[in-house]
This record gives sequence, structure tokens and C-alpha cells, in this order.
Amino acid sequence: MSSPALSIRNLVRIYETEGERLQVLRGADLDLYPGELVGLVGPSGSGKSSLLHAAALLEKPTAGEVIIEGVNGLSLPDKMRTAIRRRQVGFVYQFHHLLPELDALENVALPRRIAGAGVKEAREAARARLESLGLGGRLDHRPGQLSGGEQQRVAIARALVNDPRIVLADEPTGNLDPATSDQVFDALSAACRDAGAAALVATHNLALAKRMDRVVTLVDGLVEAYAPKTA
Ligand SMILES: Nc1ncnc2c1ncn2[C@@H]1O[C@H](COP(=O)(O)OP(=O)(O)OP(=O)(O)O)[C@@H](O)[C@H]1O
Repeated sequence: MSSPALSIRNLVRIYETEGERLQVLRGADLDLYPGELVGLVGPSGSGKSSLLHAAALLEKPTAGEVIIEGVNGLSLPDKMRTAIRRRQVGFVYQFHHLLPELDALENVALPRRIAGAGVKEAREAARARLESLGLGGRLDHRPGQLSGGEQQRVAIARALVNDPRIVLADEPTGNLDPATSDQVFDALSAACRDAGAAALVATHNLALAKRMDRVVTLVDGLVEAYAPKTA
């Protein structure tokens, strides 16, 4: 078997607010392999977003390791950690987080520009991603001129524009009606498979989760193989 695209080791996340101490992750471990699509489920408040944000190197957990390309990203100086995050990790949020004043092409090209590409290369990469997601006719539309499903597909294109090895998605269809949710999920899984990226997708939608290659669940701050409850 190939080596994992992402390994999470002994991840601990404690939130301390006004004297209150909440331990959300208690030593979570997870390996994510290239090309696989993994569902992350668990009750509201179980720590799915906390795990994804730590895995994306967006937030520093209390303890643990996030190993990408064989390196623990959490042990790196800020600049190097940011560089790995930009190059290797794509993130899709529940709400698209697109910049309202930029059109679809500019929104998708932006992370590629930030990663160092020239204007032409970034626009070409953005165009290719948007076209493969069925948005070739929407390149110059701003987010406010797009439907909810289209906005999420633009957000998926943006997450993939730097050809990351890892895609992390936090309830990417949670804000959509069931039919659109299915379409956006299909677009996300096809885009990840085409790119050979490993994907971890948090969802409350068990029907969607079961369409992934495997499902893991957060139980008492630990990652476990998903075991559906039997009646
Ligand atoms: N910055 C923070 N400060 C304090 N507590 C926080 C913070 N972020 C999250 N929490 C708490 O940590 C717990 C886990 O939150 P998290 O968002 O990771 O769960 P989740 O499984 O993604 O939930 P949901 O399914 O509702 O999105 C929750 O009880 C939440 O209130």
C-alpha cells in the first residue's frame, strides 16, 4: 500500500474559555491514503471541524502531529507551515467563502497566484478546473450571480486549483437542498478522484457518507471505524 497522504497522530484539542475547559479531541489518529474519499461523521459538537482545521494546518491543536509529505506540519516555522498548507491542502467550507467582488475565474485563480503562479498560468488553471466542474459558462459571474450549488462548485474548483494531495471539506453540502447536495457531492468526489487527491469530508448526511470509500466517526474525542447502530 502507498504511504498516507495525511497522517494525524494523537491529536488533542482543548478549548479554554473563561475558566471553562473543554477537551474535544483526546488523542485522535487517522491515516488518509492517496485517492480515497473518507466520510467523517459524529454528533454535533464531537469535534469534526476542530479535527479538519488542525489537519488543514489552519489552527494549532493543543498537541499531536499532522504529517503531510512525511513532515509534521505542526513542528514547522509559520512560513513553512503556511507554504505546505497552500500547496498540499485544499479546504471546502459549508458556506462558500468566495470573495463577493471577484468573479468565479478570479476567485479560483487567487490561491494559485498566492502560491506564486503568474497571472496567465493561474487563470488557465482556474479555467480548466471550472470547466471540468461544469462551470465553463459561468467564469465571469460573481458569487451573488450564482446559485448555491454553483457557488459550492466554484469553492471546490478553488480548493483544487493548486493540485493539492489532500482535500478537506467541512459539511460542503450542508447548506443545500437534497438534489443540489447530491450534485455537489458528485462534483466533489469526481474532482478529487480525477486529481488523485485524498479527501476527508465531514457530514451529517449518512446517505452521502455511505457513498464514500470508507467512513470514520468521532467518538469521545477519538477516531473510530464507523459502525452503524443496529435496531
Ligand atoms: N474556538 C472555540 N472556543 C471554545 N470552544 C470551541 C471553539 N471551537 C469549538 N468549540 C467547541 O468545541 C466543540 C467541538 O466543536 P466542533 O465545531 O469541532 O464540532 P463539530 O463536530 O464540527 O460540530 P458541528 O457538527 O455542529 O459542526 C463544541 O462543543 C464547540 O462549542
